[in-house]
Amino acid sequence: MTLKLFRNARIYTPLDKGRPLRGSEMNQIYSEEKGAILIRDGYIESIGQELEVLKYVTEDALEIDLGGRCVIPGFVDPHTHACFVGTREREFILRLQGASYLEILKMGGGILSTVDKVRSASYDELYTSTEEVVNRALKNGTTSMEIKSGYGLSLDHEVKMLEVIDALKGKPVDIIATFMGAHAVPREYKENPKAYVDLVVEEMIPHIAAKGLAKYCDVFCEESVFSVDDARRILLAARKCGLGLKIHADEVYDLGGAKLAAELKVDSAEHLLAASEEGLKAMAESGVLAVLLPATAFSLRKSYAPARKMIEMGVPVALATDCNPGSCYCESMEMVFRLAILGMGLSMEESLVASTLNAAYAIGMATHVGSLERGKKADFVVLEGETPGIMAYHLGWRNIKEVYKMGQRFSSEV
Ligand SMILES: N=CN[C@@H](CCC(=O)O)C(=O)O
Ligand SMILES: [Zn+2]
Repeated sequence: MTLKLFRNARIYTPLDKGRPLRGSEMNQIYSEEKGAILIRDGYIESIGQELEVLKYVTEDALEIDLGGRCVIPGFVDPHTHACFVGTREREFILRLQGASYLEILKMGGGILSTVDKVRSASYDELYTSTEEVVNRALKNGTTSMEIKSGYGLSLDHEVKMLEVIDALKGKPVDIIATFMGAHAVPREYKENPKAYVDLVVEEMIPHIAAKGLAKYCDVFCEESVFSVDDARRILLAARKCGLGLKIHADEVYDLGGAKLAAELKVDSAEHLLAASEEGLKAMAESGVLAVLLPATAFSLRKSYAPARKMIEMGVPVALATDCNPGSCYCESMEMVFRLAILGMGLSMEESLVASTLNAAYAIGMATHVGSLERGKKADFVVLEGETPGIMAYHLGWRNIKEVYKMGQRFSSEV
């Protein structure tokens, strides 16, 4: 049994209401100028004003003085494609020269070039490469994350990806796996994409759900990738097999992905850069969470998703990196937090809620993580500053001083 007392901390955390925060609730966070956190066996036993917390210390505890630094919940990154090998730096240069993301995919590059690399990688190679990405995320303050498959695009290679993701769970980052066989149509089905949808629906989803290899199913609903009808079919099949639902919706074109998300009451809809007002209204009405990916918009040099409008409409908003080797090579939730403020116009409080508690709701983890409250995991980040605002204010700098997972320190100044 270990008892740890962190003293002299400036605490900033959302408070959990048992559901994602929305509207003006996203602006309300708890803060304590001279706070403390008492941790027993990795879980928070007491948190709040130091003098109050000290009353609960009735036995020997290891004391750590945080020197007045700011403490926030560990970041939760609810949308990543972190299981991959190789980068696509050349493709990035092509995009700078004017080629579009979807054109590159249509020509057999983009996602499909990572598919080639993942298919020819052994399990061990894929494991090592994914572990490196996860460790970089941890160094950058992410203590829980989601990882999608979707670079295998055949039953065997999708299973290989999901087994790698499974093997990395809890080492020490908490990981949620999402099956994304419908990430792109593989080359061998180029002439018959419907047959690939059949394969996803009839073979892949039942197999992966039966093996317990994924909690969610996701689909890239986009012009020249998967249509709204394909996406509906895939997601309904996944729901039938007990999987939660996610959708890459209206990233480049407004196909009606947001509307489909509302119709199916999915667990979250992602991207939404081009979503229509009508689609967003439908999402607000059905309470669908939006997972916004500002580092992707930044990296693709596109306009950000209309986050302010969404919050005003009552759509609960979460943030994620979208970490992948194509549209957004970024493991840093600090960067995402910063872009949400400086690019999308969120307040410091909204950005914190979106990157911790609402992000935890997006992947069904909020009972354990996402806020610093009694009974939750002691996953937190110590910042080199007095408020979370330091991460948007001090540019080009990692303001993350220390990262704690279940009360244990995993990374110091690097
Ligand atoms: N848009 C589709 N999928 C990823 C990109 C994956 C890739 O380019 O490798 C995304 O969410 O941005
Ligand atoms: Zn994505």
